[in-house]
Amino acid sequence: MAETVLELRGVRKRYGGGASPLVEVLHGIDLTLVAGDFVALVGPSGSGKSTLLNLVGLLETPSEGEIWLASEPVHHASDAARTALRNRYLGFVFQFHHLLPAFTAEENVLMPVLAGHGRISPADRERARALLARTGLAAHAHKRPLQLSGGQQQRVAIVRALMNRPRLVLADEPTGNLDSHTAHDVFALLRELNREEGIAFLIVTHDPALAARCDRQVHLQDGRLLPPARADAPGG
Ligand SMILES: Nc1ncnc2c1ncn2[C@@H]1O[C@H](COP(=O)(O)OP(=O)(O)OP(=O)(O)O)[C@@H](O)[C@H]1O
Repeated sequence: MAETVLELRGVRKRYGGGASPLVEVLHGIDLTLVAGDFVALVGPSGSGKSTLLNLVGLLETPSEGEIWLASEPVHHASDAARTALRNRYLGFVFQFHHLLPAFTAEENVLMPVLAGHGRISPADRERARALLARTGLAAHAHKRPLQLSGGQQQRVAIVRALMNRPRLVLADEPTGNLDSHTAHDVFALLRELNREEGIAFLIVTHDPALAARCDRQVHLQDGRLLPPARADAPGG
C-alpha cells in the first residue's frame, strides 16, 4: 500500500474572536493523500480552499483537529519547526510564480535548497540542471524571469517546488495566469513529474477540464468536503 503523505482528521478553522465575531470556515475536514496521488481541490469561491491549503502548507494552524505530514503530527508544531517541516516535506506552486527578478532561472530554482540546507552542493546544481532540462528549459537556465515567457516562468516555479524532493506539492491555481494552450502544457508537465517522481499533488483549480484530468476531485462546499462521487451512481 502506498505511503500516506497527508492526513487531516476533524480539522476546523475559526477566524475572529475578541472584538470581532468568531466565524468557523472549515467544519471538520477529513482527508488522506498517499504517495503519487494527483488530487484536485475544487469548490465555489469562499468555500475554504485557500484556508485548507494554508493549513496543509503550515502557514496557518487549525483551531481543532489533527494534521499529519508523512508520519509526523504537525498541528502543534512551533514556528521554527513548521519552517523545517515545510522545507522537508512540501513544495509550493502559486498562480503567480513569485520568481526573484534579479536572479537567473537556475538561481531561483536553487533558492529552496539554500533556505533548507544553507549551502548548495554540486549534486544540487546537477539536479537543478537536470530538472530544467527535463522541463525544456536547458537553454534558458541563465536567463532572468523577465526574459522568459509566462509558461516558461511557471515551469521554473515548478522546478523550484520540486528541488527539495517534497512528498507533497501544493498548487494554488497553478495555471490560472496562463492562456489555455500554455495552461494545458503546464498541467501536463505537473502530471508527468507526479508520475516520474512519485510526488503527491494537491491542486486548487477553478477549471473543470483540468480538475477532470486529476485522479480524484475533492469538493469543498461551505467549509465541508462533499462525499466522493461514486462512479456507479446514476449520472455519475
Ligand atoms: N483571515 C481571515 N479572517 C476572517 N475570515 C477569513 C479569513 N480568511 C478567510 N476567511 C473567510 O473564510 C472563507 C473561506 O475563504 P477561502 O479564501 O479559504 O475560500 P476559497 O474557497 O479559497 O475562495 P476563492 O476561490 O475565492 O479563493 C471566506 O468566507 C472568507 O471570507
